[in-house]
Amino acid sequence: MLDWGTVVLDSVIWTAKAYAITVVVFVAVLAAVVRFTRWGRQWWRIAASYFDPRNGVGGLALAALVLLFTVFAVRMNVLFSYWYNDFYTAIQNLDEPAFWRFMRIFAVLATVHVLRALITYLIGQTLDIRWRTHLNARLVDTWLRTGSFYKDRFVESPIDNPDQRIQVDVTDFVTTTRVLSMGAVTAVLSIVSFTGILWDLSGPLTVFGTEIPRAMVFLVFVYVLVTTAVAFWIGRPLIQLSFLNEKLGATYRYALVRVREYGESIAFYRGEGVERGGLLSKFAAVIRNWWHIVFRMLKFDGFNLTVNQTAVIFPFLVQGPRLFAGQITLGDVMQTSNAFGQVHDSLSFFRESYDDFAAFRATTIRLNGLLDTSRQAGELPTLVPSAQGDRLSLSGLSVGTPSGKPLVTDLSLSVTPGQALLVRGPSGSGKTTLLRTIAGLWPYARGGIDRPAGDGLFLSQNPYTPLGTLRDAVTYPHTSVHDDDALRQVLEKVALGHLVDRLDAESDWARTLSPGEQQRLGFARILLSEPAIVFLDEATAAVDEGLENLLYRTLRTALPEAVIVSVGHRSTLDSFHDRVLELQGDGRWAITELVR
Ligand SMILES: Nc1ncnc2c1ncn2[C@@H]1O[C@H](COP(=O)(O)OP(=O)(O)OP(=O)(O)O)[C@@H](O)[C@H]1O
Repeated sequence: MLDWGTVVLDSVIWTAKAYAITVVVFVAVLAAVVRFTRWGRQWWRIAASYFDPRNGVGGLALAALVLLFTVFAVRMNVLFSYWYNDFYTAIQNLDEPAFWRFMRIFAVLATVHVLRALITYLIGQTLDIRWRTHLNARLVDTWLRTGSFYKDRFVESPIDNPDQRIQVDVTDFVTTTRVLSMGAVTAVLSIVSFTGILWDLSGPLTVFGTEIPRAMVFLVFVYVLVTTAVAFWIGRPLIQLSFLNEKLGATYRYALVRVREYGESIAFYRGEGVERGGLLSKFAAVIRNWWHIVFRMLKFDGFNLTVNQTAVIFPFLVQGPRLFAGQITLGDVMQTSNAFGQVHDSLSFFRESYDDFAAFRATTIRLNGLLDTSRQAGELPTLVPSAQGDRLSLSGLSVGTPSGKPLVTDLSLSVTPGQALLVRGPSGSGKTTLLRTIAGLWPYARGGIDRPAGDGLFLSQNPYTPLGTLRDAVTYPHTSVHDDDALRQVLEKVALGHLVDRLDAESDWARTLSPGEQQRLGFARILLSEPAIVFLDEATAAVDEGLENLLYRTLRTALPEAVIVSVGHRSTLDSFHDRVLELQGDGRWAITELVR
């Protein structure tokens, strides 16, 4: 029985004690899971950084608060359960003053309950949002800093869809960690608290001539443990199915994105038919897997629903005879039903969370994959060019493909400020790869590279145009503010005068501008950022020879001291360069002086 006169103080003491024990047990279980299970280790690898006190105690403090409110919620449930007993007993006794007293008590309980629920929600969301922000920043940073965003193609098993892992999985990881862990805490605390209540309420039961003391308690445990074991067995394949579901869905989405990105090329090829076939077959794979999930869920949910329905009448069946024999009150029966429900639901938590847990494991595996790839990409040997002097010097440089085919062997040369080198050779001979190596992006190279100190700028045939305004596109990758006059002047110089009034227009410029205009935009970028070395990889292939002439001349006039390395096939380029490096295949090369 509960003394409603001292309930506040009793509840504070109860919550404090339960909280202390919960914290100790929670930390111990967490440590054991992390130490002894594979998924625990994978989880910790992702989760640990947010709770590291060196990154601030905010994470730990929020988690401690969430845990406190979880414990308090169980206390509230216990109070409601006693209220049920006393309230129904008052009704059975036709005790009107007691009836009204318990109505008043209920009003207080309900108010506290509502406030507790709202505060719990707020704290839970605050934890989620802060953790998510931290994790997102960490993954984006790792992905970019290790160079994984472009080097992942070189690692042993490249991952699919890193974008989805960062955007969707981070949110799922954070929310599911909180919901599942606090669900487990609630379940265990409720099992302990309500088993005590059931123990006091239950009597012996005779089954097949044997008397079972405290039957209610044993029956609920046997019932739920057996059903949980069966549910785990039925639900097991869901882990793999849910992993596949995410993977296939992301692959389908990526295929759709590609059609959008390359829409014009596909339309020129009249490739709709092929694309449609490809898209539908990817979607069919999603649906096939989804049917597997549906049939598995039918078994899983069918079993869970049956188990839950049976549990509704279970306590009445057992306690009914004792009520009619006058051994217990109506309040006792109602509290039994309530406590049985609590123990049953809590024990069932582990069974019913199985599919959430399955999805959670898949999320954890995917995020670990992202970290693994980033680590492997970061560990790839990269020839880091030293950027000290004023010239580009290559000494004994050898470059190959990932499969070991030589592209350039033992190349030594020097390009001094104001000089320009033209790289030529058949398609696939390694021209772009040589530029990649000099930029420090290619892992399969050895030798020495010295490049001029200061910025370098690389322009490919399709210069990258970021999302945003034209101003962002011209100044990329520098966000420093240039005044409008300077921007207008460089646009005029590269024959983009018709765009000067649209500097602040937001557009997908990569689609709006023609390839030739995008190449000129690239030159505008060079003029603004004034790099010490410029790499031009067929950077004028989409403009006519007259414009090419204009762009190279403007570049030379504006940056007379810059080192220029170009790749290109046109003979008209010769007049802007001092030497030609000819890549002849199988690593062979030759250097010829040009007469300007
Ligand atoms: N990420 C990669 N993985 C494996 N092989 C690659 C990769 N990138 C380039 N290669 C190979 O390296 C070789 C050189 O490629 P590269 O792009 O440097 O040639 P290129 O001379 O610039 O050709 P093009 O004139 O056609 O642009 C090619 O055989 C290409 O298939």
